[in-house]
Amino acid sequence: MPESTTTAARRGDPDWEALRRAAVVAMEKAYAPYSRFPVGAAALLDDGRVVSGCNVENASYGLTLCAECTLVGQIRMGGGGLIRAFYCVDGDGSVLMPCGRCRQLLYEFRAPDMVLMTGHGVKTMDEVLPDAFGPQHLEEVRPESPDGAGGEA
Ligand SMILES: O=c1ccn([C@H]2C[C@H](O)[C@@H](CO)O2)c(=O)[nH]1
Ligand SMILES: [Zn+2]
Repeated sequence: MPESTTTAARRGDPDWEALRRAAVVAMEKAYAPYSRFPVGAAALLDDGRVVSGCNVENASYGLTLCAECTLVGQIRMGGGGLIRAFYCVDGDGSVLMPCGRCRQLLYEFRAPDMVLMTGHGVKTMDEVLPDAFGPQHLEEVRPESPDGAGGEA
């Protein structure tokens, strides 16, 4: 058993059904008139809170925000935090994999034992985004850690 799974088990398995329901509620708020492909995402944070997001499209199609983008905004607006568990659904309520860009967005805010529900069961962040680029690859030391709310004037 990989170390990340061991840690997750010690902290108690996430309530996947509650996360799925939160993702469905978020999906129902999607603004997807162009693709007609609503998406909802929900995340359990390390402090036990659940945050969610939906996709928000734009007449300039390429400006579309994926559900994960608005979810990350919610994490920050709620005071920060790290993701322990993640669940994303499409309009049918079926589990959906985050796109590549969103895997990178989520990686920034991962708890060390973060897991994601996928069509092939529960996976670790490293399994869905191996050899990820992250703050560790930047030369400069980052001014704040991603689990805080920031607070600079
Ligand atoms: O990870 C993903 C992948 C796609 N979408 C949205 C973007 C677009 O609005 C619609 C179709 O691509 O699905 C997300 O919200 N998250
Ligand atoms: Zn995406």
